[in-house]
Amino acid sequence: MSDQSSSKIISETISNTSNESGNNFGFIESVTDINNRKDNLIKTESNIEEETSTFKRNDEWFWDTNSEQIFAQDSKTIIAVGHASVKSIVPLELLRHIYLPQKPHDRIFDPTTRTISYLQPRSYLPVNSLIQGEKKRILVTGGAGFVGSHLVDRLMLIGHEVIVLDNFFTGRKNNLAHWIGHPNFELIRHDVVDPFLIEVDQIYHLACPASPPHYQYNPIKTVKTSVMGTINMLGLAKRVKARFLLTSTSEVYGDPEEHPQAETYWGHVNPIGPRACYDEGKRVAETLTYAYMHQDSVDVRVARIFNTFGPRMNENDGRVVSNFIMQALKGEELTIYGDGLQTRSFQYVHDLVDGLILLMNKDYMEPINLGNPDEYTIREFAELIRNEVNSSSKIKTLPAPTDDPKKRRPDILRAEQILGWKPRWPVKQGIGETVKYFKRQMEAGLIG
Ligand SMILES: O=c1ccn([C@@H]2O[C@H](COP(=O)(O)OP(=O)(O)O[C@H]3OC[C@@H](O)[C@H](O)[C@H]3O)[C@@H](O)[C@H]2O)c(=O)[nH]1
Repeated sequence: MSDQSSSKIISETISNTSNESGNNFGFIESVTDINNRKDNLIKTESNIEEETSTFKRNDEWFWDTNSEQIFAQDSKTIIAVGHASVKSIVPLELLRHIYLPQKPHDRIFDPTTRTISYLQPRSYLPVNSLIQGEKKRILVTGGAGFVGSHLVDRLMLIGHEVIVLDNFFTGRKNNLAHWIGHPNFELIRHDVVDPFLIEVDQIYHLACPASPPHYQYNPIKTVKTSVMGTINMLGLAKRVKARFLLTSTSEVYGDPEEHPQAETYWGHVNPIGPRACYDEGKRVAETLTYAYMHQDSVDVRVARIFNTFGPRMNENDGRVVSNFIMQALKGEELTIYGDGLQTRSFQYVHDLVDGLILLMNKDYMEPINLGNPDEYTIREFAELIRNEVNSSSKIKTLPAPTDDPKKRRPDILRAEQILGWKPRWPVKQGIGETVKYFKRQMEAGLIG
């Protein structure tokens, strides 16, 4: 996303208050500005029911009541994420300040010695002050991972108390460094395969490696994580009467014979193939979730997540988005597996987080697909990435992985009808933001 006038004020405030040594003195002033802006956005949204016109407009932004979207003046640039019904609206600049800083807030990288000096955090982003009853204790398993850390950011900003469990196999402490020490936040190194007891109101159960090379690296461990991890978390939910949300996957549909895939489709999975540890693991996780619901009245939610991308993806993750972006940035060949005619539909991470929070707070127990139906062949997708990175990288063809699904696109009617959710981020805009993220990570010496 290009720098827009609407967000410039905030960006400038932020960059002006960071001094040369990279520490964050004066940061409080800038975030107060951001918070005021957030209040304005939320206030405007609650007033909007009384408005007869479709758009609420001021000098910097306007609110489109039809799409429930807040845009910049150009009517296209997204400047806020979230939904009023669950109080999750946050100005995009606030989130970008965390994952896309001009300079990292908490460290100085010295390119000569290639050392990093970590700074003592002095202040945190402002979180809402929720009244008793509104403020929940929320457990996020896998909260240090790519999706988990974005979810944690949003839950923290909403004002909840958040406890993260992560074994750091694919998760990273750095993804959450900006919350460590905050009174509402706790980070615990723990593997969900082992039982864990805590008093909480809600559990978002994300813990599991999600990229094919990672989950196939140790397939027995992947099955253990899905099965024993889910039993442990459902057992906890039962014991403390917490609401439990399972992050399942589009991989439960396998190599689908139905297209697009609706939640009613039972799937087409090879139970003994290399992907089975993840696909069947998640299918059993769903089975367990509904067994605990029927047998023990656990209050459950199931999200089936389709291909998702965004900042904080692991650069070596092995999935197509991070592979292509990193290859294009380094001028290396883009690796297409197979003929490249297989399709995927890619959603930007902020949309997914919106969907997860809406689902957790809705009274609906059947599985719900969360994905962007915008479908690309992998070859088309390689082209899109090359254009976005402005790269002249060539394409290299490698053998197709066993059981690689030939097509995938979510049917999201249920999410639209039940949650009032649909993706807001065009794929190109999300890719632009992700490319920026990887570039900044490279410049900061954090990835090579
Ligand atoms: O470098 C690459 C990487 C991947 N690919 C292809 O791109 C497509 C997408 O591959 P990815 O590894 O990104 O993701 P997959 O769709 O195979 O699996 C994903 O599905 C949904 C999620 O639950 C998980 O994140 C993940 O398992 C596949 O067809 C793959 O073969 C390439 O052509 N080149």
